[in-house]
Amino acid sequence: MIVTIDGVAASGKSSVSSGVAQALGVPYVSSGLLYRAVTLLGLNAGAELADASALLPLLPGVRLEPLASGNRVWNADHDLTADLHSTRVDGGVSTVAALPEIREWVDAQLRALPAPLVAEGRDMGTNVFPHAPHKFYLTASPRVRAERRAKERPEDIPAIEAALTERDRQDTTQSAPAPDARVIDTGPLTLQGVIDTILADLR
Ligand SMILES: Nc1ncnc2c1ncn2[C@@H]1O[C@H](COP(=O)(O)OP(=O)(O)OP(=O)(O)O)[C@@H](O)[C@H]1O
Ligand SMILES: Nc1ccn([C@@H]2O[C@H](COP(=O)(O)O)[C@@H](O)[C@H]2O)c(=O)n1
Repeated sequence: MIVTIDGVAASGKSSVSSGVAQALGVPYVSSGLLYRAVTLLGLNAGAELADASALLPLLPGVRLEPLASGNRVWNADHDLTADLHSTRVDGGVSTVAALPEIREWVDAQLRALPAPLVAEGRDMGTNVFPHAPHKFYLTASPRVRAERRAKERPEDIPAIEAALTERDRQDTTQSAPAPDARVIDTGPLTLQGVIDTILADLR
């Protein structure tokens, strides 16, 4: 069984997916971490992020470890995970994610994983796992998302909100909900409330 949980930036996809996966006793996979890893490696190499030919040589060492408690991403034996949620990576990742060659590589990594699993991102329900039987799409207003994220980042709420809105805009192409996804506005719900809503639907 595959459960897909897509949604806009900072809508709670990773936290909710981890909670749902732990309740089901299966792993979850964060597709955004793979795009973030390529972005980090590209930035560290001084590569032009819009140039797929500069990024493709960086991919062979990248490996995702999908655990229910939290994913880790490795480049050979170096753990990249702690560096993937920086403002610097946030600022470049949508440019990398717009490259068809990088999307193909990410999709292949995900489809190679054994089911059952929970997959989260933007296009899990539409493109990567279109036949998944259970699909969800998380939303919340930009202000609510920025207020949540402000607890994890040094920037102030208006700056975070502006960056989230810009990332949503750049990600529009791959971010539409699947027609058969249940859309959940997480704004009025607690994190556990969202997890429980999904678990109730699955039962
Ligand atoms: N329903 C909720 N109520 C309160 N806080 C929440 C809720 N959902 C998520 N959060 C908090 O919002 C923050 C962002 O959540 P999370 O990182 O899971 O989002 P995301 O969609 O995976 O983000 P990104 O797209 O940037 O990877 C976290 O601090 C998380 O604990
Ligand atoms: N399926 C996906 C997942 C992610 N992206 C791109 O990666 C960025 C980071 O993802 P987060 O889930 O960590 O926010 C995101 O802004 C997208 O540019 C994607 O295109 N498709």
